[in-house]
Amino acid sequence: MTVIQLALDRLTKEQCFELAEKTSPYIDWIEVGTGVIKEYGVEILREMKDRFPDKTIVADMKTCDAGKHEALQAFENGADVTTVMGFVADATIQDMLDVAKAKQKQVMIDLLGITDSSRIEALRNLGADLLNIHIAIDLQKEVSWSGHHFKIVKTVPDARLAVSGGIKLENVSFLMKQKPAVLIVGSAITGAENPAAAAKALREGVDAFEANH
Ligand SMILES: O=C([C@H](O)CO)[C@H](O)[C@H](O)COP(=O)(O)O
Repeated sequence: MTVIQLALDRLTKEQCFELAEKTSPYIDWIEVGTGVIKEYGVEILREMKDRFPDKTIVADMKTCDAGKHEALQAFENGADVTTVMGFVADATIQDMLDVAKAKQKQVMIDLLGITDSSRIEALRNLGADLLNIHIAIDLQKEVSWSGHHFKIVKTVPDARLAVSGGIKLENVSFLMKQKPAVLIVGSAITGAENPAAAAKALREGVDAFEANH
């Protein structure tokens, strides 16, 4: 079953809570975006977990170094999942995976900038199992989803995939065919005139695909 992760980016704290509240019936995981964490500090993770104890809270830390410290910062402040960039030193990723294992939490590896499947295999060998295929927000005007994005993960069929970047109702069906564990959606919900209706439509799209395949 694919979970929908609501990505809260470039928003005030008040907007984050309001959007999470409105869309809560239709989403499974709540991501506190990198910029939001930078603006308000990791304490916002705790506030989000306290307000939504039944949701999986994702801290989009996008860690590049000091893996142990940043994983602890995220997990000890209420996050269930934290993110690390896949191109960083193996030691950083290993430290984060170790902390996550000890605390029974998860690490999502952000594959931004990775084009080589040998790096994906190396990540898998480190023990990474949740890999996020990601189209950067700054590239979304020129790049759209295609089968090309999934080629690098072909050699790790047992990994769980997350997909993110410009996901909207129109490309849900194509992305669902790639069997993602996590569908990460930000602007298509948070920037919609009616965020609850947008989240509901996405949920229905995911559910309908699953019912028919
Ligand atoms: O990770 C993200 C991006 O790097 C900005 O921080 C977003 O959460 C992700 O791209 C999902 O957002 P949308 O592209 O707006 O759906």
